[in-house]
Amino acid sequence: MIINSLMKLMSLNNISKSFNGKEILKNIDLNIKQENFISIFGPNATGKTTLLNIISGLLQADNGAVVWENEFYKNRVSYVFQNYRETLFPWKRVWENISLPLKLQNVKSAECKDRATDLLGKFAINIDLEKYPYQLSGGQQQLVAILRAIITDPVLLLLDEPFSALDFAKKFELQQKILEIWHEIKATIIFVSHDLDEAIYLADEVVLLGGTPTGIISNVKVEIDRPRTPGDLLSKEFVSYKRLMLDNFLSTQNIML
Ligand SMILES: Nc1ncnc2c1ncn2[C@@H]1O[C@H](COP(=O)(O)OP(=O)(O)OP(=O)(O)O)[C@@H](O)[C@H]1O
Repeated sequence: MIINSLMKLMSLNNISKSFNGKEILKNIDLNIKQENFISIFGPNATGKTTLLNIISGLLQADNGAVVWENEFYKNRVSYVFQNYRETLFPWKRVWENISLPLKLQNVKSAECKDRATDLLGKFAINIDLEKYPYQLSGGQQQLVAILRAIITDPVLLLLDEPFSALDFAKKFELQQKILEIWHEIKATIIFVSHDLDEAIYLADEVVLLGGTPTGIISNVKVEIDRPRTPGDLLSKEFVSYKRLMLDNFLSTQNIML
């Protein structure tokens, strides 16, 4: 089954952004649908994080507009930054880190702890809630950052290269977990990745960024059935998506497959 809501969440209309006189993003147009999983793939320094910063409202575009279908959605965005380790509070326990957004809404500590416990239970995540971040593995820290982002029921979850520092097995485990979380929370996910297999495997749509300044090279809908399993990585269908995207990408570098 392909989960693919037709309802629009937001759009990027002709977004451009420069830093110190150098144009990084140029004329980015993108329609984002509700409950879609969108991967953004592109080389280093193409402006992927800049794009997430603009979508989240942390950064203003120089030109163009971020248009939300409903103003209410704008305040329901959660963002897991690339440097997730630095965003966990070392002096707070796991449950306090996960429930921090609730604490900031003046939810009482006992309820914060209950909600964090429920969230771990719901996704069968085995992390000791009483531990501090430094006592966790990288993968566990990343999960804590993701759980903190979803505890407020976002409509849009921005994930900036969340698994890039993990080994193959852990990365694979967390990819399955993020699909499970996405399926359950029914939010839109925009997922930045440097890994083309990962970008295709997870997504309904892969947005390929490239060029100087950066534009959208292609926007490919991935219609591989869900739920997806590791075997999909070897399927003819998967390989043909990969070939198409590699072709698109390498043609911008004047390299032929
Ligand atoms: N606040 C800023 N001030 C000046 N330059 C910036 C700023 N933010 C980003 N840049 C520059 O814009 C370019 C794009 O940066 P960005 O972090 O968005 O790229 P990226 O595609 O996410 O990179 P990576 O894949 O390495 O994470 C880089 O050259 C970066 O140095």
